[in-house]
Amino acid sequence: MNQHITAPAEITDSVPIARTEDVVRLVDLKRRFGATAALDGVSLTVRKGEILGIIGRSGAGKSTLIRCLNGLERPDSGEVFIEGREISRLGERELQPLRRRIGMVFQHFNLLSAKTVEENVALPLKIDGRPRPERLARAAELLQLVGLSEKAKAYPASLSGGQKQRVGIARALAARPALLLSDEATSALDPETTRSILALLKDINSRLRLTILLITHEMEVIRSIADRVAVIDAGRIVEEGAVWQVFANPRSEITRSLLGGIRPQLPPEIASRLAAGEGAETILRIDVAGEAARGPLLSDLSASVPAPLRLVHGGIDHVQNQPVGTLFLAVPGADTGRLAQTIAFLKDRGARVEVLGHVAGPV
Ligand SMILES: Nc1ncnc2c1ncn2[C@@H]1O[C@H](COP(=O)(O)OP(=O)(O)OP(=O)(O)O)[C@@H](O)[C@H]1O
Repeated sequence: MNQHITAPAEITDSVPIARTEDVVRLVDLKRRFGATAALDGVSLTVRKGEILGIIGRSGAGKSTLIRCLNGLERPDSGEVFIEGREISRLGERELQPLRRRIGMVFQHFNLLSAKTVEENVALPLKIDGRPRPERLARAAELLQLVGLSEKAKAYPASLSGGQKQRVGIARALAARPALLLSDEATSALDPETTRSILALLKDINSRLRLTILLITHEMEVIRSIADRVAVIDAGRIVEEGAVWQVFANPRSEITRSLLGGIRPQLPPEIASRLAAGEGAETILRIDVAGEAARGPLLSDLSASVPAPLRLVHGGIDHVQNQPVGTLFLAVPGADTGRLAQTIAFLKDRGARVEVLGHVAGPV
């Protein structure tokens, strides 16, 4: 007997399909406050087990996005899926259990000063009505995870900023959330403490395969631990991709400006001497990443273009174990043929090349 097989309904991008590997899925989220579009059509997914960083300047829409995620704000339109469930139109009662699926870590820790460290960590479980022995056992387990077992009976006032944030992270994990939402968690900490908190988040991510959404205005935070980054500006996602690729090739002006401090720049003493037209040397900016940065680029270049090319600044860095670098090269003379040859060679090797200008004498 012939079996009749019905073709599945066509799946298109406009139909939000909640896949189980997506912990969060935002579809065309819009929220206005008067004339301001705080969110202007944001679509985004946070996949299970990844660390996604959302970066934007003040007023870009980050807080509104978080508030839509945990149901504190209703979008004007669009959908918010948490573990496949659309939450943007749910009432308070239905939202409560879903909010517990998101553990929050805050910039200013938000610990209760009258409660001990272990009581703070166990608080989400107390709210959940879990019995005291279970709460204490879970708090002990989490304090060990964040390296603060000996502080269980201490009060927050006796802790350093970094220790307070460790307690904040332990508390956020108490109810075994599907997502850890870190809202500027390191913005109030000094650089060394920031590094140790970021290392802790990365460790928790790999050990527990915990999904993390990092909200920040600092690229250094993204660079340290995120897998993917989404750049938000004026309520829109203007750029999104693997962190090393966005670092290597930022496409939007806002991303370039957010990267400003950590992208290599031409030293001011050379930059101040740059002029248009012709000069003794032409200064090139060369951006290379991935495969292009692995080979013997400079020695191949000098073998191919016979000219005393000089490296004046720059180097190769590593982001997500990928080489990402910027080199500033001086090409001598007004011989445009040699310059064109150099640029063509580098582009052919997958580098991005920009002529920054000329200098009258050697730099
Ligand atoms: N309740 C509100 N009423 C009026 N305007 C608001 C409200 N909430 C946010 N906005 C506006 O929406 C835009 C986005 O604000 P939002 O707080 O989401 O940005 P942000 O990226 O979190 O900024 P910050 O990093 O400074 O907290 C801003 O222009 C802000 O002034």
